[in-house]
Amino acid sequence: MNLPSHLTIENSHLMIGGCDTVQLAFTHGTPLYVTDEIRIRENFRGYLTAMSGYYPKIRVLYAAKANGNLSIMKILAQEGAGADVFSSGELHLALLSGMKPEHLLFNGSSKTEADHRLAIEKGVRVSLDSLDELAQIDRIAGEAGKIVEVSFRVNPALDVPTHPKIATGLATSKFGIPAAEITDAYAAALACKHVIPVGIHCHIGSQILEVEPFAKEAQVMMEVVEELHRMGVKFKFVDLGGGLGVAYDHNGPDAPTFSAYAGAVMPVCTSVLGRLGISPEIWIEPGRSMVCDSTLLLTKVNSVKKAHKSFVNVDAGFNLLIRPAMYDSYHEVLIANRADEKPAGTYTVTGPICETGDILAHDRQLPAVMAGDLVAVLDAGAYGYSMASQYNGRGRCGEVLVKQGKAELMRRAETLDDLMAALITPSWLQ
Ligand SMILES: Cc1ncc(COP(=O)(O)O)c(C=O)c1O
Ligand SMILES: N[C@@H](CCCC[NH3+])C(=O)O
Repeated sequence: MNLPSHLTIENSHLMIGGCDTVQLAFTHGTPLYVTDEIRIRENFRGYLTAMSGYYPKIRVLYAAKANGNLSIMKILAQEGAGADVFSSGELHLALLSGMKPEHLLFNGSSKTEADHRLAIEKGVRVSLDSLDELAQIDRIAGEAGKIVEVSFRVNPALDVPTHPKIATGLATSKFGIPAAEITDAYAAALACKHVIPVGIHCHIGSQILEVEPFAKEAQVMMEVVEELHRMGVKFKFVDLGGGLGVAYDHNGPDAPTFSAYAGAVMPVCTSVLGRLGISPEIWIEPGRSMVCDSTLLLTKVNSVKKAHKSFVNVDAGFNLLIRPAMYDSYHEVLIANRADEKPAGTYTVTGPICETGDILAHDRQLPAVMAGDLVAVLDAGAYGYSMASQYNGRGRCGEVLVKQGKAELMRRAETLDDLMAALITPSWLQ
């Protein structure tokens, strides 16, 4: 199996960022998410360098939904990233991490008045998804005596090669305003007293492993930009949305490189912007490709059972990593304490949740697995912890950050008290 450079094998143990996973599991307990800081920095710089080769005004806005740990946000803030935030909670995290308000975009198709108020109060631009949102934010900005800079999210009606649940730019998707109606939306915004349209936003979907759909998206956006420019919109940013997919199968083809992405989208943008004589910032909002490969989920084998199949019952399930259950997605698994042993059988790795679908990995070739072994689930950094729940009365696990042989907690595991913390007993039950 091909391993990225931050994952190595020493004395049969899987290492991450120079730290022994077996030692990490012993020190911090399992289940445990472990993230390599250097890898995140490399991914960020990969995008920035590749895109800056074509155009000077590039900004990478990390999609906070992929992994909203404050330490990860801080790493990216240090690198100069902004963020795509999709809730007041994510906005709060991004500001707390040190990201500048002008480097954030508040996205969402169903934002509340409180969301809009917070964005206005903090000086954060907002991507609008309907004319109702426009009317609402104009009113709220007026009440606050402020002017708010906005974009609209355009729906490009593009079918993209990914799981249907995460394709977001289909004509039938709930997101965005159809390209054919976008000029009306901007005309309405130009007529507002407390709103200035300064950008445009689009996002076609996640886990896309080809660059052509992104080039098509850029094409649609540039056609819209040209039309809106002629209507009088003064663009400060063009936001191309999320980034590349990730090659979860380490024996399969690689994902496109950051250079391939930049090579596909940037010439489409620069040729039109150059012709129009305008130079807005170009933004992207990658989530998965920034953090996915930085992180392992370590989980202990509670028992092995030979039944219809050989089941490896581990202590992490879809409460901590829902992607396999939700999207039938594939993650590599390794026996971290015997990482260089040859496969000896076929195993299905199952979690502790009371649901048949709680399977992390189906029918994998692994060394002879025993109770007490440590399983590492690879590429768990994106939409892993951020989609975790307390289902079945299980607190979410801890998260450790590693950097060149150092390891420290960046989130502790939840306790039974945490599970009870928000509960209130109505008076008649006390
Ligand atoms: C609006 C928006 N921007 C950015 C992203 C990040 O996408 P990805 O993780 O595929 O880079 C998403 C998630 O799909 C999104 O909904
Ligand atoms: N949660 C999805 C990605 C959704 C991205 C948000 N629009 C996944 O794990 O693949």
